Amino acid sequence: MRTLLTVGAVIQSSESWIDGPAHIVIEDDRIAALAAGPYAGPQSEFDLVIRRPHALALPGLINAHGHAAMTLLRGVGDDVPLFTWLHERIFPLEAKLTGEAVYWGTLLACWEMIRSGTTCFTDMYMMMDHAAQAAAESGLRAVLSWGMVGLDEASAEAGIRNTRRFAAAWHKAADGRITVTLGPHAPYTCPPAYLTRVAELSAELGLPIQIHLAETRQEVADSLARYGASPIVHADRCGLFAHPVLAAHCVHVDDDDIAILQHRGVRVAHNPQSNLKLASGVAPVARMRAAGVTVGLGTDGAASNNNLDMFEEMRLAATLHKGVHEDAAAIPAREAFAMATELGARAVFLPEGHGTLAPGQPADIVLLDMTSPHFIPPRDLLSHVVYAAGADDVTDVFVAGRMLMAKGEVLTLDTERIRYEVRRLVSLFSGSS
Ligand SMILES: CSC[C@H]1O[C@@H](n2cnc3c(O)ncnc32)[C@H](O)[C@@H]1O
Ligand SMILES: [Zn+2]
Repeated sequence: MRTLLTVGAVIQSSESWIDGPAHIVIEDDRIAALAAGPYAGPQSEFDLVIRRPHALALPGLINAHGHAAMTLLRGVGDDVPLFTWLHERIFPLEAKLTGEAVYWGTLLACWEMIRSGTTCFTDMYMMMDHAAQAAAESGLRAVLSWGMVGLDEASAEAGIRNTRRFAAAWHKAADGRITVTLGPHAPYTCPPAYLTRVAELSAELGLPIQIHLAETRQEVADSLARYGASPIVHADRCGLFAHPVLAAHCVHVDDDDIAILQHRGVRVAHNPQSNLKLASGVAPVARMRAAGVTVGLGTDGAASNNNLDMFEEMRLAATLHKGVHEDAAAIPAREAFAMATELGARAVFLPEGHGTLAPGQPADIVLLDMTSPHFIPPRDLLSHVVYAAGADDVTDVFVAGRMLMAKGEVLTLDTERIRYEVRRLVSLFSGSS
């Protein structure tokens, strides 16, 4: 299928853009051509011609860390720290979740992410066949892990068994939009020998790993007391970093930890809003980036944010570290934009070039309406995207060349059915709606 998309401007990557009218030729799932000015040839050769003269095209945003079906738990456990939140508020409700709930909760997350310009997300949760089915139906790109907890024999074996089966069923499914990674939850729920088994499984299946690491001071203190090592050093000693790893958070890491992350090629997902809301702290992203660590951006789940808005994460990434370091040059707009696009793509193990708009790259494209007052004057469009724009500016979304949203209407989901089913399910397992 050949689509011609004409727009008012394009941000191709954090380093290249077209400040005026341009055209994008999409052939099936890829960008075939992208250039300034109108398309010179006959428009009759296209199956679909989409004209958005006041739109800014940019690469789809990549949510590098989350738990999609936690949309069902939005508002649960506000204003308490991580361990209280997890053990007293979240885990008891998660024990009541069903596959059906994970399906509809994930669809709700997909709706929210499409609406706000996310084209690829990661997920680490339970009953993941239902999450994968929802992701496939939504049309989004997804990097999915079956969450693994190894605190007892039954749970540990189930995590290995479920991961094997899930990888066989879903890796490269949905025309390759879905990929699978291993999902050991965290060092405090996965004993050392289990983390080593996960590392061995990663080697056997040829699949990367995503894990929560060094999120709180308490986690680090406990790791030092129990293993005589920081969570980063401990994960390395267990063999995890001999394989591709995406580490979520890395809030409390020292320079030795950062050197290990860089040397081992560990990717990091920075979740500024979740880290602030759970009072975990602020990750030393400027130091990690200066050391050459690949850092993407994530929202974490909707119960520790409480939305899935990557524009907010970009704005936080570009301002929070300036304030913490009292350095206006810390995490400049281009860096924050790269973290939400091309660096995010690298962080979640997508092929080189994903997260940019260029011929040959996947047609994962988001359009923003530039008629809003906060786009005026059109001085520096990337600056406006990071410091002024928001999810409400998103009008159209393409993933792999397919329109998922057109002029604000989501095309792949029955949003009213999602609204109804989520209300029904939430009333069942939490007695509220
Ligand atoms: C084993 S499935 C994933 C598991 O992770 C929990 N979770 C959600 N957010 C966080 C976070 O920020 N740190 C640690 N664990 C988190 C989620 O509730 C699931 O139980
Ligand atoms: Zn998380």
